[in-house]
Amino acid sequence: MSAKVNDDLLTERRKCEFNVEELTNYLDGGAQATQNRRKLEDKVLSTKGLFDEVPEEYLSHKEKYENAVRKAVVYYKAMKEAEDPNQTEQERANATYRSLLHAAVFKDNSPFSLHLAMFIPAILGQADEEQKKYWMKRASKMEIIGTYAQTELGHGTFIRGLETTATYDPKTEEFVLHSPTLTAYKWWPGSLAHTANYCVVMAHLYINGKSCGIQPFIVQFRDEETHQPLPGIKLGEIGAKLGFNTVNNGFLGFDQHRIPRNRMLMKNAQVLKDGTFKRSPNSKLTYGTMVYVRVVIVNGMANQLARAVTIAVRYSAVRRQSELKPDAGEPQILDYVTQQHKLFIGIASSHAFTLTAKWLTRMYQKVTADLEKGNLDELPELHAIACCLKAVTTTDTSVLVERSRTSCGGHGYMLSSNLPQIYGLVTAACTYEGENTVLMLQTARSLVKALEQAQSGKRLSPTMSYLSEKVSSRLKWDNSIDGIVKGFRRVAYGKVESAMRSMRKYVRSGLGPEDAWNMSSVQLVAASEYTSISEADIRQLQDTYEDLLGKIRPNAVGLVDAFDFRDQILNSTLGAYDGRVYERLMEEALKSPLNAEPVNQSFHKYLKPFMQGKL
Ligand SMILES: CCCCC/C=C\C/C=C\C/C=C\C/C=C\C/C=C\CCCCC(=O)SCCNC(=O)CCNC(=O)[C@H](O)C(C)(C)COP(=O)(O)OP(=O)(O)OC[C@H]1O[C@@H](n2cnc3c(N)ncnc32)[C@H](O)[C@@H]1OP(=O)(O)O
Ligand SMILES: Cc1cc2nc3c(=O)[nH]c(=O)nc-3n(C[C@H](O)[C@H](O)[C@H](O)COP(=O)(O)OP(=O)(O)OC[C@H]3O[C@@H](n4cnc5c(N)ncnc54)[C@H](O)[C@@H]3O)c2cc1C
Repeated sequence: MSAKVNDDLLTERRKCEFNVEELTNYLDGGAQATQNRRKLEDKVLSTKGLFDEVPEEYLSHKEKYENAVRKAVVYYKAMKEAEDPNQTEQERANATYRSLLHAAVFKDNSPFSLHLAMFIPAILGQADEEQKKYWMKRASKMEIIGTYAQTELGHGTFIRGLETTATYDPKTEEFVLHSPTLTAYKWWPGSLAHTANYCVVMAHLYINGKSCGIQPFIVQFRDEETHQPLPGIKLGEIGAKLGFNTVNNGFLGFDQHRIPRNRMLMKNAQVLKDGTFKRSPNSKLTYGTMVYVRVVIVNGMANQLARAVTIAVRYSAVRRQSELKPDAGEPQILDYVTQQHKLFIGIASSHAFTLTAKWLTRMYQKVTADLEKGNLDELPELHAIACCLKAVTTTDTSVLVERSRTSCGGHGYMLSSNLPQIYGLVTAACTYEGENTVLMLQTARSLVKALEQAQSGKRLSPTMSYLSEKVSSRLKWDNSIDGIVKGFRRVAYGKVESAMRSMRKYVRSGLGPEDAWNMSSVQLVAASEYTSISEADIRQLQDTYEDLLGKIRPNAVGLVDAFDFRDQILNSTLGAYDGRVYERLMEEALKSPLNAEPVNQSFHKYLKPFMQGKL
């Protein structure tokens, strides 16, 4: 018999003014997609051995990793077996696009993440046809496990500064990989420490003493039978982190490690047997894997944010606290407008990020198809947009997930709420795949170029067209959606123009262009990430906003129910569908090993002698 649902949640669900299932179907891309997703989740989550007897919070660092590898093997097999052969690739992608299935199994991410998220995409994007055929067969069947090794102890952002060298030896038709310094050690790649046995290494290619830029190499670093590190390879784990503690991030040093010529991934640039270097049509095509992951991250943020606000909104409907009116009893904390302000923006932002992710994915697919035909025209715009959206969605999601956590009071600070772990996952994305400030400056670089083109009368791409709108500074806008968008475009234009004016002022004062850029970089980041509007309209918008909060209030639980996260995926004492928060908090607390005995051994060993003055 299923547990009784909390009365307040029952009331909330009765109050909801729209069809929740309809919204779920819309988010999934149709009723069939919802059915496919639920069927996949049912199948996979019914697999034995996927869940932890002891909550992983109570395991050691080493036990957490070993347990995660155990689950990763079971999970990957279950996902493979659950695949419906009659489904198209697109239907399969839709079924997983919104599913956070892996989150039901890994609170802190999987040791296989990088194999799926970067190693396979790097092969698909950087290998020539023959290489792709061979390596995709092995990688997709998990005969090998890979990662993406680009960042070094001394360099993450500045890829052109990477120190790992790959020197071509025409006599043996091999590359010699070497880490000349400690700072050249690859440092951070997920799965690198003890899980993977191959990686795509980004290294500085030298032929006959001449630099040929950063190129991708597929490198085996552990024996496939014994898993021992190969000769000339130094390996290890980088240590405990804020989150991602089951991703097995590691370090790797090369000592004159030789690999065959065909291990350089040669889709874009090639090295012939005699050492002839055939340059890529665009050196930045080597950075293509990162563009892909930045696009994926936007959708990932939408889903993780939806998970956090589901937990916080359901908890806020169950939690009663304080006194809103004398003698009226303790209200649901969701009735405090401050609580609505904290949480409803998160619901809206998740939907906005989902729609943005869909748009960006379509743009990525179009540009990638163009690249296959040799048309690189829209690559710079894709790069600029992907940088901006990855940075904005990860920053906003981190802020909104943390706000979801703090809106749940002390219980939000419990690991059993899962909000701290979700924060650990999303805040990492502000750093990985391009640190956010650096990416915003990449976007700013494109905006400044676009404004210069607009001022010289050139046509701009659709996403930059607001820079060529000759709008008067006295533009009045009303509070219609169109009016607000017009206002934002006007202010965004002003931010770019102001940053550019600032740079020109510094150059006129005698600074070089690089110093002028650096001095204006705070404005440049602002031009890329946010806009604000004038005082007069704030008051009017504020009234509209507070009115909107009231309209959303009766539908808040319905809106998060529509994300359709099952309890195993939420993995939270505060967010379960039945709202039995207090019972779940106690159930989880009793799982602490410290509760196995009423008096802990430290009393007899330390406390008692201490309190009796004997220590
Ligand atoms: C699969 C399960 C995953 C589960 C995850 C669970 C939870 C997470 C929750 C949500 C996330 C969801 C999914 C996330 C998926 C995976 C996450 C898992 C693991 C984490 C993986 C992280 C891996 C990494 O971090 S890999 C390393 C990433 N490193 C970087 O990004 C480095 C950043 N630096 C750079 O990109 C460059 O150095 C630079 C800053 C761009 C500068 O480069 P530089 O050469 O110096 O260029 P310059 O500034 O001089 O500009 C020159 C010119 O080039 C153009 N340019 C630059 N880059 C590009 C590009 N990429 N494409 C096209 N063009 C580019 C630039 O615009 C300039 O052009 P122009 O001269 O102005 O014309
Ligand atoms: C959880 C996690 C997982 C990761 N997984 C991988 C992986 O699998 N594979 C991999 O290769 N890497 C991985 N990374 C590494 C990640 O890609 C780098 O940390 C990231 O690129 C930032 O580089 P960095 O750490 O060297 O920081 P730095 O580049 O040293 O940045 C430090 C500070 O300097 C500032 N800064 C740097 N350059 C500029 C500039 N030009 N203008 C203005 N400010 C600047 C930055 O804004 C930042 O504030 C991972 C990182 C994390 C946190």
